[in-house]
Amino acid sequence: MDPPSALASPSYVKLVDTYKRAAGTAASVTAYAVLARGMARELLPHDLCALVSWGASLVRARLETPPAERCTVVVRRLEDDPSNCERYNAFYIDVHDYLATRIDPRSMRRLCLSGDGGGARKVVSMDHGDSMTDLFEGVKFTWKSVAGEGPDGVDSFELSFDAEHTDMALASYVPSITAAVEQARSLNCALRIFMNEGASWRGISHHHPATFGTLAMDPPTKQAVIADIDRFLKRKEYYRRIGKAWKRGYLLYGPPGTGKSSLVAAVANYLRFNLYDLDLAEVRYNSMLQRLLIGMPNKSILVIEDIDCCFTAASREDGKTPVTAEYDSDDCSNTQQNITLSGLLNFIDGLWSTSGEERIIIFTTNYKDRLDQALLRPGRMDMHVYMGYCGWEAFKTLARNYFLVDDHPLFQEIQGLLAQVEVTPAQVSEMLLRSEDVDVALQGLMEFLTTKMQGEIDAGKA
Ligand SMILES: Nc1ncnc2c1ncn2[C@@H]1O[C@H](COP(=O)(O)OP(=O)(O)OP(=O)(O)O)[C@@H](O)[C@H]1O
Repeated sequence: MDPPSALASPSYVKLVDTYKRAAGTAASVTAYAVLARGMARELLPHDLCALVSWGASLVRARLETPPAERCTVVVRRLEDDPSNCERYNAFYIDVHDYLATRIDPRSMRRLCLSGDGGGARKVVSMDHGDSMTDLFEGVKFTWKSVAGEGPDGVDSFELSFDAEHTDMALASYVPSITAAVEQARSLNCALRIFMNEGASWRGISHHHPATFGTLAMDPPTKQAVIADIDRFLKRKEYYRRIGKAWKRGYLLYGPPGTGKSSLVAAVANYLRFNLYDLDLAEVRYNSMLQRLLIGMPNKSILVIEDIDCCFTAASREDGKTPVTAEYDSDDCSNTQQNITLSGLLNFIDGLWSTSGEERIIIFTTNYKDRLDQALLRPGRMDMHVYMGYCGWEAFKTLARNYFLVDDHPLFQEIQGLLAQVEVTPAQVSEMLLRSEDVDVALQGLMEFLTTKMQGEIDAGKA
């Protein structure tokens, strides 16, 4: 509500401002009247009249709009021991960690500083009695840190907001806190790779440096994989609605050394999910397989490499019959097993699907044409990703990774050779690793490609 225009002259501006503030916040008409009397001395009579009626309308508006009702949610600390399920409130810790990421230290009178034991990471938080405001989807949420009273008092955080936002607070804001904290925690903790040992998993740290940035592959395929993963992550509600388990399967296929294992590592690093590398040669019975799969947590990746080598000829043919037989081929080592592909697939699609969520399954193979039809059936593996020979774009990624160069006088010649010769990214990487000098390394690669091309021409002639 603007003041009358006559009061906009510079000599009145300050008065009007004071008046506006007082009238806008006055709790009673009396306060307004006292103020008006004081101001009467300063104004011309007709301006005073205008000011008084404007002020009255401000007070009226104020009195007619009651302050929004507030709602308060209390998050108590309870016990520190997570094993005490009934008394441990994990959400209190979530709130503590979340607020540490939202706090503006300059706006606080007092701050608490704590370390994680290792000394490297310090957490800043509110002291008891202090409060801070967090903005979520345009709504203000106020947090207050409250000390427990007495020797057995329980510390708490109090969350207050306009009552009209209660649904949003409980259905969106509170879950967003847990999600944000979980994501931050997963970024801070080292990834692990688990391998099967009998019917249980043994884990070690996983520090594979591959990322989508370092992966040399056809750019549209890379983008398609990233987009697919991003879409999958966002679709929890969608999967629930259509009644499908929240899992996604990828089949990576292509010649050896084209980066299938590197892509698996890049996916794990991108998602910050632990890897469960299942060696089926170590799994004797379906029951053992089931125990292993059930032992996998949410937000994890199941990997089965060289899936074409994992099943006996007989079990691959009918997809069902459990057999104990030796299977030998040029590319796979002998395996002796009693589990079937259908046992694996049925379990992944059946019980396993309902016992967890947000899981990725990746099968790799060098020979897609040798795979059982049961595995290739539409809907079985959601995305088939071809990892091919090193093309020009993939080479540029490798050159950037190894030498931080985007251009070089030998690039044009190398581009021409790559169009004619089939080399894997692993072979190119190997050549680039041979020297720290970019000129020497690229010259070596060129000679390697030329020799290979000549060899292929000679072989064609023979
Ligand atoms: N696409 C790629 N991008 C970057 N580096 C790659 C790529 N492909 C291979 N390499 C390099 O070659 C090494 C071996 O590749 P990797 O094990 O990922 O290939 P693979 O396709 O899984 O091979 P295999 O089928 O024999 O298991 C990697 O550690 C990496 O250094």
